[in-house]
Amino acid sequence: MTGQDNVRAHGASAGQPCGLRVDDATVTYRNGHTALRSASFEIPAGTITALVGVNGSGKSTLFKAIMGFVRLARGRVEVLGMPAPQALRRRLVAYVPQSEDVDWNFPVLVEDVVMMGRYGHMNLLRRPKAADRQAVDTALVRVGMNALRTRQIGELSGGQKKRVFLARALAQDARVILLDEPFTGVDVTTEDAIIELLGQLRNEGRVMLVSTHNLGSVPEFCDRAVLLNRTVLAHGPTSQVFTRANLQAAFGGVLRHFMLSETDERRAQSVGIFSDDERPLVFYGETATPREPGTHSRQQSS
Ligand SMILES: Nc1ncnc2c1ncn2[C@@H]1O[C@H](COP(=O)(O)OP(=O)(O)OP(=O)(O)O)[C@@H](O)[C@H]1O
Repeated sequence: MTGQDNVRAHGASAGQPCGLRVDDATVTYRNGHTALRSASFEIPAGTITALVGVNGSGKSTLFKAIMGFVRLARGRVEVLGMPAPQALRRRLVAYVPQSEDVDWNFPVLVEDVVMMGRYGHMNLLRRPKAADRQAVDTALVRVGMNALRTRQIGELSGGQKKRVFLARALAQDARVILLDEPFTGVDVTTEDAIIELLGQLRNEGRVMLVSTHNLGSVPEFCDRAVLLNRTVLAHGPTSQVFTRANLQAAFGGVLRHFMLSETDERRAQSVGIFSDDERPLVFYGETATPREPGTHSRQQSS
């Protein structure tokens, strides 16, 4: 292996193995619409990365391409240094879908949904062993859903359903977890619980790619960000990607952007508030400011 190959296999960041590498990914749907064109980025393991962009910018398409649900017309995806299909066969990747993508009328218990995460660890008869039951128990406790384990999945609230799907990913012991808008329709307490859990998973060396419209939460819990608009506009550490110029390029007229005059002389600079639907992002000068711990500032819909 050459020095360059070594960097490719183990990621660009010194000391951190490459978690996910998307190279020149292009997806064209059957109706001829190219939802993603030449998208390229890479993220190291042990990180949480935000995937941010307007409605229709290709976030779900990117997830589906990584999962092999839609075909790449061009390009490739590598997971943990191996081609994505190999990583998928080894059940190293889990997808936590948007609520709308799931048929909630399907009669299945919460604990059965989480057990589905164990299928790849079982033989063809799919008879759970003690280790499988243990993994399900642990996952349900970690997401705070153990008390509701014998409920029908369709009887849960939106936030509870999301936690069940996250538990399924944990039971699977996925090293790479793709979360499609995990905070939509979720109260702030649940959002904080999910963020706390994602932090623990990062410390275990896993890779999380999280699509979200909560711009204000991104600097708070995401190490990195990928800005998408049918291709990758910017990617890298959040502090470098979340600039006014990049956000304006990604969101254009869609983003609500307010400039406030600052009366406090200590902050005699412009204050900008960027909002894409949910929790707003506040800029003092050119710096995005994470929310202070314990404070919540969800924007009311206008
Ligand atoms: N099965 C499909 N066939 C044709 N076009 C599709 C299909 N699925 C998505 N698209 C189109 O591809 C584009 C990207 O859709 P995608 O769902 O990836 O966007 P998104 O960024 O996840 O949006 P949102 O923020 O609304 O969830 C959109 O223009 C959408 O209409």
